[in-house]
Amino acid sequence: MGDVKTDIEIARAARKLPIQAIGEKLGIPAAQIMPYGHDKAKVSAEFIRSLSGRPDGKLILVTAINPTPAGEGKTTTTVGLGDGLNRIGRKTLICLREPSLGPCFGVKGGAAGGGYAQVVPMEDINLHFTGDFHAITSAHNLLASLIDNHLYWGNEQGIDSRRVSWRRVMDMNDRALREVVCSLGGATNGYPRETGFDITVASEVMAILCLAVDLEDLERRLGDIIIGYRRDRSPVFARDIKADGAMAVLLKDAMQPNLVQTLENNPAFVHGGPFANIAHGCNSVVATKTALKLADYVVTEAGFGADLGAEKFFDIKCRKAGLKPAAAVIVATIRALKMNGGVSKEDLGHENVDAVTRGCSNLGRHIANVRRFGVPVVVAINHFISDTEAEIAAVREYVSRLGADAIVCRHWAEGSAGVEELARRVAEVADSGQSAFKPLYPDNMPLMEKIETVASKIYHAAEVTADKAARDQLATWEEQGYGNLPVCIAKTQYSFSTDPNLRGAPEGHVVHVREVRLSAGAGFIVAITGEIMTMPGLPRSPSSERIFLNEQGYIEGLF
Ligand SMILES: Nc1ncnc2c1ncn2[C@@H]1O[C@H](COP(=O)(O)OP(=O)(O)O)[C@@H](O)[C@H]1O
Ligand SMILES: O=COP(=O)(O)O
Ligand SMILES: [Mg+2]
Repeated sequence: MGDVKTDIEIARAARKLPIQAIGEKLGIPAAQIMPYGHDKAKVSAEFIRSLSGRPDGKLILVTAINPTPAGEGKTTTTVGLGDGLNRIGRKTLICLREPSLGPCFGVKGGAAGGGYAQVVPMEDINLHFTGDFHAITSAHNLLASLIDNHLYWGNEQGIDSRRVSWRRVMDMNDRALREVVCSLGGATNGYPRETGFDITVASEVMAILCLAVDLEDLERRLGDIIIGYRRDRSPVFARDIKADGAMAVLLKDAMQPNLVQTLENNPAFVHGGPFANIAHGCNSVVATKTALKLADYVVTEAGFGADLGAEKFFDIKCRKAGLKPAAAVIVATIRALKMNGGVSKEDLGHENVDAVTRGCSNLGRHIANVRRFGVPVVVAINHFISDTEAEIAAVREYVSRLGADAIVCRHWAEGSAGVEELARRVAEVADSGQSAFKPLYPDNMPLMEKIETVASKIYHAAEVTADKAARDQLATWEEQGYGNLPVCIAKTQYSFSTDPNLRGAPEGHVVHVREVRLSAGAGFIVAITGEIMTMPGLPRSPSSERIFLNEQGYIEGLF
């Protein structure tokens, strides 16, 4: 492996074009982008508004099977497929999410792709980028500080200090902050109460930024945030304590999509970054809808496996934004298929055709699930050096029996030259008009039935259980007019069930909803299941231990 360059070495050797030249490829005048240095820029809201009358290109989703902890290459394949489509003459723009510092310094690493399928400058993108996540963190925590300040100065709104639902956030993994007591230290510090921190990518402000269509919609949604409840259980909104205006000011620039480029100088929007287990896991509506006006094909990704990111892309993002995907690519890797076939993480490097075949049950269910939304599927076998021909043949044979194509892709090792076949097939499917997209459930279905529909039809659960308090809370929200909202199920990314060790395609399991949260600003109900955390912890040996500045002052260890 010594001669295999690291992601950061490849990214640092990139021959980048000035960001203005990348904008010109999309027809964006230099005066309509705001550069952040030479290789990053934001696109102006004025230019975006000027696009409204144009026709849309075709939207392609990249999703995946249930992953290993390292991830199976959705972001990498989104970049590779975008480069591949541009290589065969299809004007394509990719839309990615911004990486969170949590996984970057924790376990997973960055989210700018990998190998020869990356967006650059990867260090900037994986670290502070254009400051959007810091802006989201500040806006979220401004609201938190205004709540405690409101309590301190007499609590005119009558907030029940035991029922403040709004927590604080930080864009880092820190289990020590999950549950805290604030305002200790005496009367001058306010009224002590229990609260805690979530990771910024789980913030409702992040979801709002990703679902708002413009600044006016952003501010309205911010005002709709429920910060807590009064003793009579009536909700208190962010606008009740006059927080929405200042929050919108903090988010004004973050609302504009970020423009960067791939290693092959193709344009990419990178904007917004919710996780797909604890949030809806899709990049922003503004970036996606703008991209559809600027390119013939738009390739975007949704987090984790299709049971999470794709379901939420379809049932939340596409439903709310009126998007109609033309095709979906399901990324499968031999290593993740083996893991779903029962092989432990330590043994994934050895050939095991039987385990691959067993693990194909996971892929088969994801294919059936995506088709349930009326979207045609192409399988991308994201090739790893350790894969064997026998293992690949087993996957292709399994998928062909389902009437789909499984195409071996080598974009990580070869860039666009390694993904032409996938690009041709995906373009053909997207152009075919086969897609007949429809969400999984109607708006007017009762909330608990929406949760049961996702759990039964996507996860193949036999039953959904929920405490009486959660059921009563859902009923109350329906009485208050929130019954038409979609649901966002927070679940482990490793299994169709809520047990991360139950791999493959489990049937008949029970999904227990332990808590429900109303994201009134984002416009969805979060149903938290199993032991999923909204503030992840760090592993015994975090990636941060291997990230440092070398003697030349360059960053080492980011991947
Ligand atoms: N074909 C491949 N061979 C080797 N490493 C890969 C390959 N595809 C992706 N990776 C690496 O795996 C990790 C996860 O890839 P990523 O695209 O971020 O996955 P996802 O978006 O599904 O989480 C990254 O470090 C990436 O560089
Ligand atoms: O929300 C998770 O995203 P990835 O699957 O890209 O890590
Ligand atoms: Mg990713």
